[in-house]
Amino acid sequence: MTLLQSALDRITPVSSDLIAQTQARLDNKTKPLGALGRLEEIAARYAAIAGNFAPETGPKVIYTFAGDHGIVEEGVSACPKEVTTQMVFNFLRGGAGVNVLARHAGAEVRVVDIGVDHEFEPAPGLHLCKVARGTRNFTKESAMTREEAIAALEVGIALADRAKAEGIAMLGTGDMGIGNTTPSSAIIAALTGCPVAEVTHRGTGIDDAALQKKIGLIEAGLALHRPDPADPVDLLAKVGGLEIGGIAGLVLGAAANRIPVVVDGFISTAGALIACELHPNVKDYVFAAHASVEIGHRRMLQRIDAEPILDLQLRLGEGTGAALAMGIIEAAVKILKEMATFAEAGVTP
Ligand SMILES: Cc1cc2ncn([C@H]3O[C@H](COP(=O)(O)O)[C@@H](O)[C@H]3O)c2cc1C
Ligand SMILES: O=C(O)c1cccnc1
Repeated sequence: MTLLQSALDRITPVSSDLIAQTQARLDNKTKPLGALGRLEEIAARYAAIAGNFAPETGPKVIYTFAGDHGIVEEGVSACPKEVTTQMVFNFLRGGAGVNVLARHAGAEVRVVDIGVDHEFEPAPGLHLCKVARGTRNFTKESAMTREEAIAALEVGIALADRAKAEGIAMLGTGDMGIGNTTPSSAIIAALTGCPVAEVTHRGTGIDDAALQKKIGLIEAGLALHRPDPADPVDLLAKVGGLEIGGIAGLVLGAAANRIPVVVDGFISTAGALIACELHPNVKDYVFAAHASVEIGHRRMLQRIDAEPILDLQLRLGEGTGAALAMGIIEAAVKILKEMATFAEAGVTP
């Protein structure tokens, strides 16, 4: 059996009984019923995933998957392709946005080269898992073969399996890949059948003319390949990205290993979408970190029934929003673990 199939076979729903039992404990804390708002729902689901009323929230690891995109040669990004490689070195030196925010949150950043057009030397914090040196331009040919798409998914699944063996309590996703808002928009447009213009935005900051061109290129790619929305692997292969496949695999693997996974912004949610389309219970394990500025993000979140934790107008990716949301999730779990009950505090309910 393949790694993908065995991970799919291990995924079960998160127990609604356990969620209700945890909520009953929260209802006994010294506060008006429901007064801690969404922190309560976050804590209840987190505890139910962990199968423990006093769950661990650490160690926390953010996997930032990096890959290049053939479609960049069409001018879909405000930045050159080389930035993907340069940013990998920045991550490894600890200087990128995700490094700063992960340090603040007490999370470790691990970078995964799953598809960068550069040969990296081994380095601490870098996983060398290259499937290909970037995708192909999907306006001309399939971005990946089906085999490459499955290999990318299995990179993420294997990392989640290893994280479980290491005792990692909470996972986060991140992305780095110049051009990757384009495949992310293509994925949500193909899945929902909505107009491409409604889910395509400025990414790194393209102007109006480049945005119109980006929309036309996605429409052309979808018309050429006609990806099957009922076959998420086909969709990933035809118009996706290697890092999006890795993220999808990590999210799937997190669900298979019963680890809560904090999904970052637009690109990460495209990966989470692929995972959720592959198995209906994956979404039980997903915490949506934040609402991205990218206009297609809300539609992605609706598709997986996820409400974003934060809205800070972020549009960076890398795992920056995931790092920040991990702090909120940890705070929610501390309420469950540390806040006094009415009985303990001698407060009249
Ligand atoms: C310096 C720099 C650092 C980044 N970190 C994340 N992104 C983000 O921007 C890119 C997606 O936008 P588009 O589709 O328009 O290329 C991805 O690399 C994403 O991770 C960055 C972009 C830049 C320029
Ligand atoms: O929301 C994101 O993850 C995002 C948006 C724009 C560019 N890069 C990332």
